[in-house]
Amino acid sequence: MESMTFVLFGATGDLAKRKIYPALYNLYIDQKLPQPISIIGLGRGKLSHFDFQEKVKESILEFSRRLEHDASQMGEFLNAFRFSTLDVNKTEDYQKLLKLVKEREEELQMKEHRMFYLSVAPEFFDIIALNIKNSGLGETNGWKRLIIEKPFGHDLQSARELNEKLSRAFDEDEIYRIDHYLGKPMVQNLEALKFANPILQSIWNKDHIANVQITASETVGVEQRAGYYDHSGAIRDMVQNHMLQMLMMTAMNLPYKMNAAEIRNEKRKVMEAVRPFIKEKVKNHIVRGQYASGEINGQLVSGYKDEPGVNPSSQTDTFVAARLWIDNPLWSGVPFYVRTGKRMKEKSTRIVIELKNSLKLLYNQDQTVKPNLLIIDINPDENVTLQLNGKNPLNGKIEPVRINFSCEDLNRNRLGVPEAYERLIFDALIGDSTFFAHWKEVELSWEWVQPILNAFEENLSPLHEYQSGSYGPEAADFLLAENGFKWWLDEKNIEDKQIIPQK
Ligand SMILES: NC(=O)C1=CN([C@@H]2O[C@H](COP(=O)(O)OP(=O)(O)OC[C@H]3O[C@@H](n4cnc5c(N)ncnc54)[C@H](OP(=O)(O)O)[C@@H]3O)[C@@H](O)[C@H]2O)C=CC1
Ligand SMILES: O=C1O[C@H](COP(=O)(O)O)[C@@H](O)[C@H](O)[C@H]1O
Repeated sequence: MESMTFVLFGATGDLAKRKIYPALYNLYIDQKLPQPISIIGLGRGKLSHFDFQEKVKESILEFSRRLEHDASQMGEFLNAFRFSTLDVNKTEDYQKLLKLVKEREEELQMKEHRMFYLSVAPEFFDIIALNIKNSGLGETNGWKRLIIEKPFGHDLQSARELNEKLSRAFDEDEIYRIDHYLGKPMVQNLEALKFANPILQSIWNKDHIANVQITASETVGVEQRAGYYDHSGAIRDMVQNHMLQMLMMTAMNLPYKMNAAEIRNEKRKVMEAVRPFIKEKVKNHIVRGQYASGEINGQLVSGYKDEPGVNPSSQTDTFVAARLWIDNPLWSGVPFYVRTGKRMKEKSTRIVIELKNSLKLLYNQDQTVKPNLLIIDINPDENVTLQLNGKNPLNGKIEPVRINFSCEDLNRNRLGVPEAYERLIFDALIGDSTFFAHWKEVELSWEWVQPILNAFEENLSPLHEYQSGSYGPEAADFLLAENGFKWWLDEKNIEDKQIIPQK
């Protein structure tokens, strides 16, 4: 791997502390960090290089999954770090930064390969990109890359404006837009699951699949992030990015070649085929909700409007369920349901694929035979489970049997499995953009979401209250019931929890 300078804007922030430093350290331990590497952290305060290195060390000791904190290795790792004071608006600070970058490149005899990671508030993304260009930091005799955090825009127009500004300083193939769901092992595994298994590949279409359900439920509430969340809601925070990315990964066709360009091309085609809504029709296909008080894991929790920092008359959505149609030859007529919410019954990210039963009339006259389900648990469990039917020898009845062919070996050895940020940072270091969001995917996602934002803003869609600790408002159940379906694996719908692990 090529040596490089890694410039981190927002080096004193929460994300850097909890995710980025531990990820860099884990990569270092796994010998996946280039050597030498120059890492330069930025923030407005005055920190000596030593003080900064101590902060990095503290965050690793607190958040790294690796147990190896061998003093000599840690020392060598920390030695790569330097700090430079920088206010994003002060052009002279970029000149100081450039000087330090060059000094280190000379000292370490490195080519001018420069990675810029923007772990700062989104309102700074454009000004930083502009200053990277104007200061000369972006003029290199090697490559330059930009890693950018979410959110990418607040709506379609602001996303387009941001992209236009970024593109003045960076080409599309130099921009790595992070969506941490794309770094999750089971999301990355979807591709292999579908395309490396002919048995699944042959059923992955409208002829065999009745519906697809993608859920990301959380038990946490808004936490300390009301300032951001109350202007964002679940639709911007989760649906526009993570949920639609999971939809694209699930529904994309077999790419012509397994490379970043082809995979992203197939994902783009999915989004192009998703049927758009006009805002007046949003209420027929989208359910929005907001959590009221309730109980989670035996603890009483307050409703969203009573959370610190939330406007007491807030109409912000903390839950969204949507029914989408993908109008292409592979999926026409198959509803895709996505659902996400805070303060729900369980923390779980899961894709459930319900199969059609063409022999229903022969075997299912009394409607008791359950459909085959393919259940892909993404987080916190990482499992693949197939629900089939078999005849119970005791009573002769057809009953569901679940076969779990999970990633047990991976789970048993969690220490060895890289986390999302580790995978994504590594991919950016080696220039692999497969699991980053391309601008076209982001733009198409905003295009689909925009009428929903408009409908919410104009109150054209009811805001349903749901009890904390539930599976969301009942209206989300009706969305499926209209098509003769139900959310699988919600507690009220589980009739058979038997899991047979494959040894
Ligand atoms: N935290 C998380 O879990 C997640 C965060 N994100 C995204 O990551 C980004 C960073 O989030 P997070 O770390 O939580 O934010 P924090 O508020 O914790 O940190 C913000 C950082 O920006 C720096 N900063 C603020 N103002 C300026 C300025 N004028 N000039 C230079 N630096 C400045 C701060 O440094 P200082 O005060 O020292 O100047 C600090 O290092 C955001 O885009 C967020 O949406 C995405 C997913 C999860
Ligand atoms: O991006 C975000 O994701 C988290 C959920 O991530 P997960 O990996 O724990 O599933 C969510 O809590 C947060 O609101 C959102 O900004």
